[in-house]
Amino acid sequence: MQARRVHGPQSYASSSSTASTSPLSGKGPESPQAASEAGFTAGQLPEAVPFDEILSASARERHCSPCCCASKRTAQLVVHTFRRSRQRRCEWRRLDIVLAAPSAEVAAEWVARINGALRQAHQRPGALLVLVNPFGGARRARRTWQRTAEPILEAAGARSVVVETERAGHARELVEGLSAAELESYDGIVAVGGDGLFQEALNGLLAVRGSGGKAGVAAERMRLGHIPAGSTDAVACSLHGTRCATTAALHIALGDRTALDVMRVDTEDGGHRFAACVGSYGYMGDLMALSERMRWLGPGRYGLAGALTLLRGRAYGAAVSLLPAEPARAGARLECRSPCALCGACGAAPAAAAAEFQARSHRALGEGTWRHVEGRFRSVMVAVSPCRSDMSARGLAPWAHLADGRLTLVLVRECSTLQYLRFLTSIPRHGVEPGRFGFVEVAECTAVQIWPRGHESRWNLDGELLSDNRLTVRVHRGLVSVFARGVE
Ligand SMILES: Nc1ncnc2c1ncn2[C@@H]1O[C@H](COP(=O)(O)OP(=O)(O)OP(=O)(O)O)[C@@H](O)[C@H]1O
Repeated sequence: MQARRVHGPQSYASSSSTASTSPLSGKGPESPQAASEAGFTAGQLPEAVPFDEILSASARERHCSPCCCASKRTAQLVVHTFRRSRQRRCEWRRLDIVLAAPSAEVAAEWVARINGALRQAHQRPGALLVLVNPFGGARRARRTWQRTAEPILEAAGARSVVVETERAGHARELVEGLSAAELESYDGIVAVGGDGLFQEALNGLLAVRGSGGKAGVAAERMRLGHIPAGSTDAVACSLHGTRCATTAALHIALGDRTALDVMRVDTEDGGHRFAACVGSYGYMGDLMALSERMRWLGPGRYGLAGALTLLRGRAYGAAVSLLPAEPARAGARLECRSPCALCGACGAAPAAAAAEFQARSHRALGEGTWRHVEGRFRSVMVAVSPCRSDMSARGLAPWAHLADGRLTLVLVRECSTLQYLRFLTSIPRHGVEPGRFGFVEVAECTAVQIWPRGHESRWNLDGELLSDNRLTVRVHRGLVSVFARGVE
């Protein structure tokens, strides 16, 4: 099929063509209904749907409405696609466009043509390993999967092997234990849960890649997806600009691919972990340690733990060494938006990134002039992505990108509780902006070492607490591929 677009009912409304040219008529009784279900009035139906935004097509037969001829059946072609929210383009809703066909044969022919052409789209996933954490967030991951994500992936013809995690660490074990043959049979791994679950899948995948061999090679082409069903879901928000499970599932179903920076965190005890969002010490570490003891409260525990931690007003001594990033190019202070020139330059090249990853993980930290800072801090944060959430649309680090090879280091020096509260309350609207507060320093770097001095807090890495506080963090540009295209 040559056509790259499938026209909506309006385009055909006045058409009386035959099956070989324009076989479908939008005059069917279902068209206005489909329009209103999707939130359009009849006159606002999309005039054209880009072919690569179609999930699939199906045919069906319906009885005519009673006012017409009740015994007569009409054939319909249903185009399964999505629409963008008028308020927020990055938020997508499912849309089924129903077109009346002159006969069941014509509808079936169009279904075969459309689905046949879609099968040629190699970026679309054929099979996925789906990890569901039934205990993450408000315990809605199973429902989110069954009601929202699974029907979308089914509509796109993706086969899913679903595993519910049974304990902390289970997702990582499952991914790490995949054989080369199993890895080859999947096109991606999807975490349905929070950032912690995504981090487990990420660490499992990178452990396989790091081990080399056939499995390591098979793991390199694997994409990761995050369907948000946790407490914060900063990964999904940073990738898509919204914490909407439908949107995340649609990006997976369409086979979107973009590269994602990952930070590697080495601890003094010899262990290491990878993370895709943020590591924080001080306020956020204390908050997480306290909220873990309140898990029975559900996501509401974060608010209570945050207030208590704020009132305690603790600051911690630390020595920080950082390797500054190359100065930003003129005009580079742009928020990461799809298509992003900075992230696009990374080229979503997993093979190249993997080679660099192998080399750098066994090498001393990069060359350059290190800068040293020592003092007492309310908070130290290292972000590798914008870290968006539904509380902070621009993200904690609004100028951070998905794949620009930079870390954003935030040092919040000891200050009064009121000053810290002002800093915290500015984040939802502005994120952490350089120069906004005199007691906050923001620096872009490629590596950072942090050594506590005196009384210690805990490191909170993408929502998980670390057992060792002496860290070295470095960024690996575009290390993994994810089912995303960035924020539209
Ligand atoms: N069946 C399970 N029982 C208990 N814990 C689990 C189970 N499955 C996974 N986990 C652990 O729960 C942790 C938190 O889960 P998850 O990240 O899905 O939700 P969350 O912490 O509520 O959300 P967020 O990370 O977005 O704040 C994961 O790191 C994982 O180790």
